[in-house]
Amino acid sequence: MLTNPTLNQMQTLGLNGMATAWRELAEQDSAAELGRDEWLGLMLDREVAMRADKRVRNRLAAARLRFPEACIEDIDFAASRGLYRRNIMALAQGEWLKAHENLIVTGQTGTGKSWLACAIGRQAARLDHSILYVRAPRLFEDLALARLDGRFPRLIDKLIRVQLLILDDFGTHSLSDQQRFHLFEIVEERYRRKSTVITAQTPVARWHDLIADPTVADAILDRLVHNAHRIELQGDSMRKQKAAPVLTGGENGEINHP
Ligand SMILES: Nc1ncnc2c1ncn2[C@@H]1O[C@H](COP(=O)(O)OP(=O)(O)OP(=O)(O)O)[C@@H](O)[C@H]1O
Repeated sequence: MLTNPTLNQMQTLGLNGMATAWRELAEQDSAAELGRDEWLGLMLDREVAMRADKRVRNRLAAARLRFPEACIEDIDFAASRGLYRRNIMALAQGEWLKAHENLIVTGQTGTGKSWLACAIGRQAARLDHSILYVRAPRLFEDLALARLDGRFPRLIDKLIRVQLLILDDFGTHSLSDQQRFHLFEIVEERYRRKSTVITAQTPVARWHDLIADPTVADAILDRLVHNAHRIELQGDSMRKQKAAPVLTGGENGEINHP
């Protein structure tokens, strides 16, 4: 039988899951019938589960999602205007993340692009991927500032290294020379190594014009769009129907696989 000093040692070693499981087992009469291997197995199971939970919590805290409460279980497919459960569940499996593919979510204002991107980000965290959510206009400002105050290498490194980058509200304005350069830098470094989710009101067909310089636009879009799954949300703004929040949309009811 494990003694209190043993319990203390488990806690000292950070084996809190094992310690919790041991305490619970010790209080159950039926646990006395279990063998040593079973006790140890149950304690290890709890340790593994607690560590996995903690890792997801840490990943979500680092992600800084705009809608931290968003999750794929809350997508209302019944009232959908074309977003299919099958397609979202396929994304939820995470194969696209392992294949370092991208996801582009477009649609008019308020159709739920950011919310959906956050729900997908949360799912990626559950699958043990690191996530970072950034709004594109803010990111470009940060990068410009970081160039001046010496933070640039660290910031760009963070953007390149994270396993899933969510670039929200892309395409609100045409890109300047510097913004084009920064975007290319990020996209080039992440290409085939990491996944990116991009949300935009502007349809993909107009991104070339937004990036402005045709050669750089070709280079960026080649890396960003051609290996991207796509969702086009349709319908009225969710902000208008706050009383009945429902996720809407879908391009011809399907996600276009690359
Ligand atoms: N499935 C959902 N469940 C609950 N609330 C939602 C859902 N989708 C969107 N919303 C709510 O609708 C509002 C608009 O959503 P969101 O910001 O994601 O839209 P958007 O398409 O990104 O808009 P914009 O292009 O203007 O940034 C938010 O307040 C969000 O909380």
